[in-house]
Amino acid sequence: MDAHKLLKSFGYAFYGIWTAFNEQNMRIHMISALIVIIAGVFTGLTNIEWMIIILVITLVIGAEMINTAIESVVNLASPDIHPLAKQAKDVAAGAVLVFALASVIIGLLIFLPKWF
Ligand SMILES: Nc1ncnc2c1ncn2[C@@H]1O[C@H](COP(=O)(O)OP(=O)(O)OP(=O)(O)O)[C@@H](O)[C@H]1O
Repeated sequence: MDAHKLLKSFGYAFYGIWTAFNEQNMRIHMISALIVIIAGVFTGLTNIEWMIIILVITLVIGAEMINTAIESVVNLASPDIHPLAKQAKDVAAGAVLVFALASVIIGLLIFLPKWF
């Protein structure tokens, strides 16, 4: 295995994370995640509950990153208005929404019984 190549690949991946985190939507996900983590610390969660919260947060962030990548490719391939470009962007954004809605439901299922 070429260690130098492997290191470079990690570098590109970390740069990808940095690039995605500069997107406005990603900032909203990060702030939401921070609020949930702080609420979790104060509420007191079990290990399993923390694992679910971490999984859900990373799924939403990962989905948002794939959405950003799709947006970039669509902008490159179709700078002009095209129904397929619209479909690709809307479906990718919809996928993030599906993950985000599921994460809200999971969060409520974990937190509400502890609060009330
Ligand atoms: N090339 C295109 N052809 C047709 N519709 C498009 C195209 N680009 C964008 N759209 C429509 O506009 C919506 C918003 O697009 P996009 O996410 O690129 O804009 P934005 O939110 O202003 O971008 P950004 O997230 O980079 O600020 C898309 O979901 C899609 O419905």
